[in-house]
Amino acid sequence: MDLQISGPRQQRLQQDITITGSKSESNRLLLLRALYPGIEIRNLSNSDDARVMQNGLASGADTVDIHHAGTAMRFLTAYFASREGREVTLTGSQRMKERPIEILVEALRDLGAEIDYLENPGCPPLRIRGKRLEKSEVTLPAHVSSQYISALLLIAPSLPNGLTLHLEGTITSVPYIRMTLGLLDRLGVKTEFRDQTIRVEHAASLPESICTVESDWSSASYFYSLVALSPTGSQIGLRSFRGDSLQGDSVLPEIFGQLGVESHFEDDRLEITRSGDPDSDFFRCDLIRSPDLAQTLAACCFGLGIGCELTGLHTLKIKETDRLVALENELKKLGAEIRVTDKSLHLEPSRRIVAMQRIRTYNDHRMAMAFAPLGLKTDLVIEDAGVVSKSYPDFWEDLEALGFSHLEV
Ligand SMILES: O=C(O)C1=C[C@@H](OP(=O)(O)O)[C@@H](O)[C@H](O)C1
Ligand SMILES: C=C(OP(=O)(O)O)C(=O)O
Repeated sequence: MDLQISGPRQQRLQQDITITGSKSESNRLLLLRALYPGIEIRNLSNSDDARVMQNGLASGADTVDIHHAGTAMRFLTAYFASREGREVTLTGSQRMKERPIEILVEALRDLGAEIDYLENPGCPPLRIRGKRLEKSEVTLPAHVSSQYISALLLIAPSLPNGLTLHLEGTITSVPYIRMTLGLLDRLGVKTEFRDQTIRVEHAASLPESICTVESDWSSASYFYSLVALSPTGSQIGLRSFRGDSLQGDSVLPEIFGQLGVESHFEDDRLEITRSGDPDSDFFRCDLIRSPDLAQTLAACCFGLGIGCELTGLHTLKIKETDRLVALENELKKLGAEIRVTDKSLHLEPSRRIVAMQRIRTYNDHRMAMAFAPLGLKTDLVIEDAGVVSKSYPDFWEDLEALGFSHLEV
């Protein structure tokens, strides 16, 4: 489904939107609930990624297919590897078969797991024979993906001796590790993260609890971009968010404060308002802690006509697509002067936008959602627009509520 989208022009936005639960929190809690059934989850994400995670955990089948879901792939690898007596083939989309998983597989093997590669070494699909993992200490590189670390931390309390992780190198996407530990803490598991070492104690059982998933801050980023690109005074209310978020992308108020958007909390309602222009015509940001915001920010800066230098982007090459190349290709179509390296992106300030371009999305939900706000500036076609369901199935309906039209073409 390709959509021609057109946003309201010269018109203030005024709308309340309820965003689905965070897919990152949801997939962690789903795994923890499989290990400790007394956990009740509220505001679970309605995303494809949470659905495949739920199905994967519930399935007794020989093969589990997690499609495009990186967290499901990594978390279920650790889960199945530690389920004694269970044998399963874990597979995914064509792209998933190119996304590396060797660091996690090696760490699990060091702990005693039995895992084989079925196609290309270092990548899914995997054949996993579940074992009781009695070792409790392992060292792994931490610069490639935090998901390997979260996967190990999530099964850690269920291991007979708990787990100590020694992390090597610069730790990437740290807030996601803190989210994992934060959820474990909330459920009553003892954890400690000091320097490059994380310790999680064994928990034979956990008290019954109700966990409410906060809505997804990465999804909120598209509304920040929309407000930044609309006339002064535009305002969107977003639910259900909290000031003490576990999500690293809750840094949005700080980041978009520099781009003319003010944020204000009223209980669980986050109100964002375009209060003025960006602080400067060149925006700099290191996104090593928030890699999922890169596409939103690059497209938003382009729409604002300001330049930007985004750094800390080395993980973007192994996500749903090579996001650096995808951004370069698609922003260039719109007239941007942009350069990328394998870990950074540089955009020159420019007020020119080439109209009616077809934006490819590369099986990447964030390409579709990051470019959509540019519909406030020009008509454009978003190809394969259904990709948004990976994290935010209601995205196009929510955009319609803001006055956007989208026509299937
Ligand atoms: O743990 C998580 O829920 C995630 C961690 C991040 O991945 P990396 O650690 O691979 O950067 C992030 O990009 C992804 O969307 C979700
Ligand atoms: C990178 C992402 O997801 P995952 O790695 O879980 O597929 C994302 O949602 O931006």
